[in-house]
Amino acid sequence: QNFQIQPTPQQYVTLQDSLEIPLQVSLITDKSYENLPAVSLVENLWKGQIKENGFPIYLGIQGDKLVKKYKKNIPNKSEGYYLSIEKDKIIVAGADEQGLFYGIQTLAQLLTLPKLPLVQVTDYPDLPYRGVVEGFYGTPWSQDARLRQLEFYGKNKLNVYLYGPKDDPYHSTPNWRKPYPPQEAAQLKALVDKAKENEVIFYWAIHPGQDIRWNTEDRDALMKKFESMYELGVRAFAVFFDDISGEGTKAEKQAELLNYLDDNFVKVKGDVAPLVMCPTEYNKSWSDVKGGYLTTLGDKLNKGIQIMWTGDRVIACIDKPSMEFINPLLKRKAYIWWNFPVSDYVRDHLLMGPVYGNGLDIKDDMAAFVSNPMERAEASKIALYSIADYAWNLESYDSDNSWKRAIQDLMPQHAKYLETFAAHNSDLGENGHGFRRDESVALQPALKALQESYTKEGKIDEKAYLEVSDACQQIILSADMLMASKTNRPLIEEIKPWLIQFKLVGEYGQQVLQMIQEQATGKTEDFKETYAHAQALQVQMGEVDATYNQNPYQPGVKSGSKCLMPTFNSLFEASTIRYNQQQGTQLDTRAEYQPYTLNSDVSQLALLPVRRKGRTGAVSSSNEVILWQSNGQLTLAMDYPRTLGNIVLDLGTLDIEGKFVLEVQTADGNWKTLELKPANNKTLLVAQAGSEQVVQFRLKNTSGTLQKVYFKRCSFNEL
Ligand SMILES: CC(=O)N[C@H]1c2[nH]c(C(=O)Nc3ccccc3)c[n+]2[C@H](CO)[C@@H](O)[C@@H]1O
Repeated sequence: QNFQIQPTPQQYVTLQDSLEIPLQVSLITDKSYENLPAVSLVENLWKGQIKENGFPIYLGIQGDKLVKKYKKNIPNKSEGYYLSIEKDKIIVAGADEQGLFYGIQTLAQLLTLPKLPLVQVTDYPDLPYRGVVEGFYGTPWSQDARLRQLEFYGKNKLNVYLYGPKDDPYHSTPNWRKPYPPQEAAQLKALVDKAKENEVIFYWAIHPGQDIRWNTEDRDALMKKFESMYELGVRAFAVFFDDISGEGTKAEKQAELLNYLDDNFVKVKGDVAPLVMCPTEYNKSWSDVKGGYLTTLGDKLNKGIQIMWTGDRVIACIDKPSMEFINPLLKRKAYIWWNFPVSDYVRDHLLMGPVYGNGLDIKDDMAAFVSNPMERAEASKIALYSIADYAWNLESYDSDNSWKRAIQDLMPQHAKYLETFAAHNSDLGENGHGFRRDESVALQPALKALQESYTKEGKIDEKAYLEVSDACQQIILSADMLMASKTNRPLIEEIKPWLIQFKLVGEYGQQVLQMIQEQATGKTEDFKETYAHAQALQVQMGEVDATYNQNPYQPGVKSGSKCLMPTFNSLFEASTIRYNQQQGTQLDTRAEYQPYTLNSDVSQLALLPVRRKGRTGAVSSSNEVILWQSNGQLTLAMDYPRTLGNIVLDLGTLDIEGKFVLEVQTADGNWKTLELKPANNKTLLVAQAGSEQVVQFRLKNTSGTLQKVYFKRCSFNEL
């Protein structure tokens, strides 16, 4: 059988036989289980078909008379279960109620088969806590997205959801002391209820450290906030001290507060899970062991309190050495906060690739493994599916197999298209954390062979050419089919900008392949049109990048950025260079679409690069004093008329009156002078470009003499 239970069970015996799926079942269980999530789940599986004389399903928990004869089969492990599907009955016996629930989740998966296989599953999780910390910067997940997430966690045997979105003002500074307004409170209560239905522990996290005062007033304010969350049904709490500065970073004070909460709230309530805290030094690269922060927490924090850890760096895979470093300091197993697939520091990329790189030999070293996901909830499910697989059964984890199953689970009817998309949208691009992922893995050899054979020798590696050509066709097909998909619309709506870009990448690849073919075979007339078509696609990709996902950090939409686009751009440039050499032409060989062109007769400015980020353009600053001759000018030309907002200059002085003039040329060809106004008390000057479309703007030295200025900033934005 190639069917695989998710997550991969510890023990799974198939008896090479099956039975027709029973149309009606009778549940034989202890009466007191009526409201258990497990029983509700079974009732949902056979909606309205639960009858006295139905096919018998025995449901029990270790210790029940009902399952006494299976005592030896039930794993003596928290959340463990024994599932036996036999010709005349089904037994689901849990080590506890969570295990019973998971046994039925496994049964639910087997019910998707045409026939029920006769199996015996003995299963339990390696890690006691497995799940998600919604702990990213950016737009918090929506209520609907969270409800779908909680159901997904139930299906995939994840049992933790920590609510801690950085940009929820009631989670963090300034309003952590305030109760949620009624609407938000009601939504949180609905999440707590949904979590219960799916045997997920709903942790509400607070992030008070940036402005907490170490006094009884703030301590009581925090207790009061916890109390208000308790009244909403929350039975698990966390305190995050990450990314803060100042007073709040003191380990002794943090420990004192957490122990107070533990002694006076958790232990007093009696039905609240052990506290979880995220330390300020939450990764090795930031820790100062000699400074004693971590050992203070390890020594002073009550033993039951869990301490989070992101690994050797903020963004890092977790391995044995990482755990051997931190656990002795904390005097407990670290509670892993894995910063993947979070993308709040690479917001123009989607991280849809396989989950790999974490140790398979560390199940006894971690208290928990929770993932910090992307702002795009549905898209995160590819990674979360595999994280569930990994955290349940580390030693059996197979990254690629799990990734493929995740995709199949997310879009069964379009799995091959989603796999094509995910394969080429997995790397982060260059980023401050230096964390990278593989991308376009299967196509890399062909891309490399094609690029090397052509750029070095002007020859075409036919086999590689055909493989890349087929891949481009598959990219275009996949993008179209996914955009038109009738299933999983929430996912499609999340990734649509990247699907639009992905299709353009495929079309651009096709044109570039045609360019190298035409150049290599001397089809000069065709080349010019193909070149123009490739450029047109570069413009479109640039427009998509400047239109969608315009956030203040990493605006835009990158697709195929690690392998596809660098190869296609390299081939574009190489074929254009070869064509120019052949034909004596001077076609622009730049592949990266750049709508802004700098010209200047001031020698120190003439070669400054111009970059575009989203809808903002900027000339790179210069660190030297600029000798700006009289009448010297710097011009920024647009590829076509564009409406500009502000033009911002910093020449190191506000004293430009009678020395420099800023002018814009509008689409009708007329020039007009703009008024430059100081923007702060330093040297920033701002001018409004006006509502008319601009063809170019220029900054000119009209003083009649040489001016010595700095060139710290020249930026502008498109409206
Ligand atoms: C524990 C943790 O990772 N905290 C935050 C966090 N902090 C950082 C930092 O890099 N923080 C930082 C860097 C430099 C200086 C201060 C703080 C990254 N992340 C995550 C990924 O961006 C982010 O999602 C998360 O909320």
